[in-house]
Amino acid sequence: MSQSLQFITPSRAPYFTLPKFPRRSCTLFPVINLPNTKRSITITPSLSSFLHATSSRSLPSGNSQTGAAGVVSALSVGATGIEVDAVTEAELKENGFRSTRRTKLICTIGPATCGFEQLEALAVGGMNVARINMCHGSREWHQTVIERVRRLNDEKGFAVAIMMDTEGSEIHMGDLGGAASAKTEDGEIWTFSVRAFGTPRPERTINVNYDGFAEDVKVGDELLVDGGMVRFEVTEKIGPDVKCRCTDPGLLLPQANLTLWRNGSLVSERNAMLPTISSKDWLDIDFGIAEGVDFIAISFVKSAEVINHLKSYIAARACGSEIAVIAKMESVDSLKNLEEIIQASDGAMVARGDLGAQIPLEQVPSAQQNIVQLCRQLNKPVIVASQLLESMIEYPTPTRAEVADVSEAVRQQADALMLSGESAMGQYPEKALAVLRSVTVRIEKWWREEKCHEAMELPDVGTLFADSISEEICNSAAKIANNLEADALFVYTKTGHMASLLSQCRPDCPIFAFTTTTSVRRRLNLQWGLIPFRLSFYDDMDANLNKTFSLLKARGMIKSGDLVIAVSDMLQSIKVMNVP
Ligand SMILES: Nc1ncnc2c1ncn2[C@@H]1O[C@H](COP(=O)(O)OP(=O)(O)OP(=O)(O)O)[C@@H](O)[C@H]1O
Ligand SMILES: CC(=O)C(=O)O
Ligand SMILES: [K+]
Ligand SMILES: [Mg+2]
Repeated sequence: MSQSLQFITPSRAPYFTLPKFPRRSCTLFPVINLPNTKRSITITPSLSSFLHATSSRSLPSGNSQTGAAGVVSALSVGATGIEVDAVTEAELKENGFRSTRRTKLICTIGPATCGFEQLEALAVGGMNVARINMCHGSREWHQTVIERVRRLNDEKGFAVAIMMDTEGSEIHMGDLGGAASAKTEDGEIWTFSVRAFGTPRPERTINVNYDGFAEDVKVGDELLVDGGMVRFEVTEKIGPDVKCRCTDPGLLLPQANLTLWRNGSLVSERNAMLPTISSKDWLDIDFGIAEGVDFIAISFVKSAEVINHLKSYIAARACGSEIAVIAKMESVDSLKNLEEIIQASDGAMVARGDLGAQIPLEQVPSAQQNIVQLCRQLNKPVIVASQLLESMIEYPTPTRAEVADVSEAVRQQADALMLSGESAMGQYPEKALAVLRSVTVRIEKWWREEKCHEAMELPDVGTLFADSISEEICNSAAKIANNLEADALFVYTKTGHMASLLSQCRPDCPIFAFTTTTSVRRRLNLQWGLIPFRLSFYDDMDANLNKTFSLLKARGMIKSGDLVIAVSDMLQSIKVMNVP
């Protein structure tokens, strides 16, 4: 009960293109329910000619690969044979394939969520990636968090990945002498200075981390704290002290970013002089490499050069373990060099907090849409971050506008959404995650229903022959899955590349990604629609499928008759089959 397409490419095979499938239609691939409830596929002329065109390149053994059955990868995957986290398993059993969440969720870990039980609650609540922000807390503090997440993964079977976010070398305030925040009132005069104030900190004083601050500012400049959450006007300079009058009152938080505006535009000359990765950042990066984090997010990226530099640094230092580099788009320069930066990176983040301080706020939504679209085109995972549920730092329910903002990011099919203050220091971190999860699942379902009669938009295939084969296979597999209303796509992938190509197609069904290493499994946790499993492989596709089916059936995660489309990066083939 299976059909397979194989792409055998002898060294000098002529390039072939797959026929473009016509728009989705119920009659193209009729699905007939047989008495035994299994489904069979009637091959239409277009599919059969497609099969014919490709089967002429098949091995004589036809559609069953006579590979080295029995050759198992050296990795052992524990007594159960397959690793998947308890939450995904429960979700699959309870709601079936269709309602699994496709958009991934990232939580910034801070004082509100750093305990083991709190981290576990977030993992149970759907956290795919834990972010630690090196702007705040000591390395020891972060190390403890990493250790706890690891323990959670080991003991409870989660695959929560860790993202380390660098501080970057923009100017920011110092801490507030131990206070969690400081309130400013309209018209108050505050002093910003490079002086390190002792404790207790004199009233209305703020330390600034940048030595040239007093030289750079001019009377009349506007000083924005945290992207405009609080605003001041510079009124007087006295030596190293800069006196400012509060024009938009609010709450100052430790280490908050500072930006200067003059005559309506950002003063950015100074930023251009600063390195993207500061000396402190390099030490943090060494720490991240030593700790084996999965992602390093680089703040205030200006060009592709710094990403390339960091990637070769990691390659030389990380001894084979791969760390993905995420470029944070949060400056004017990052928008100018968008395409080259994304191309050089392993993913991008729309860091709307600082971005909104560097470009007019009303330009943030279109920048977000551009970045998300470009990342999708270039097949790089993209994260939408900051203020998604900002009011939930203080209140147990989000505003309608926040729910609409989350919905928009889900509708744009960003790979992941990120909580910042909501989970780091808010009063309702678990509730914020629950809101993110329920809104996400609801909007995804609605959007699938809305789009179900539209033609599937598939990614362009690259110009490199070697790459284009996998891309064509994944495009076809995704299209077949949508047309046949398959229950799931299965992908067997050692590096994760083929899984990301399927994710890029944003198919209607979830993608079960089987991989041999825990690190790839964790990294895939950032990508849209992927449910990553760890499994040891045979070289033989049928053996892998049979093994997977029996393991997943035994755990109640799939059942006989489910329609599965399977691809693999070891064999260039697509298999269409019902679970026996
Ligand atoms: N490790 C930590 N220790 C203490 N407070 C933290 C920590 N991580 C985050 N926070 C608090 O949560 C807030 C929001 O976190 P977030 O990571 O968004 O930081 P941010 O200061 O806005 O910087 P960024 O632009 O890098 O996001 C911070 O301003 C800080 O008050
Ligand atoms: C996430 C982040 O760095 C920002 O929004 O500025
Ligand atoms: K940061
Ligand atoms: Mg930022």
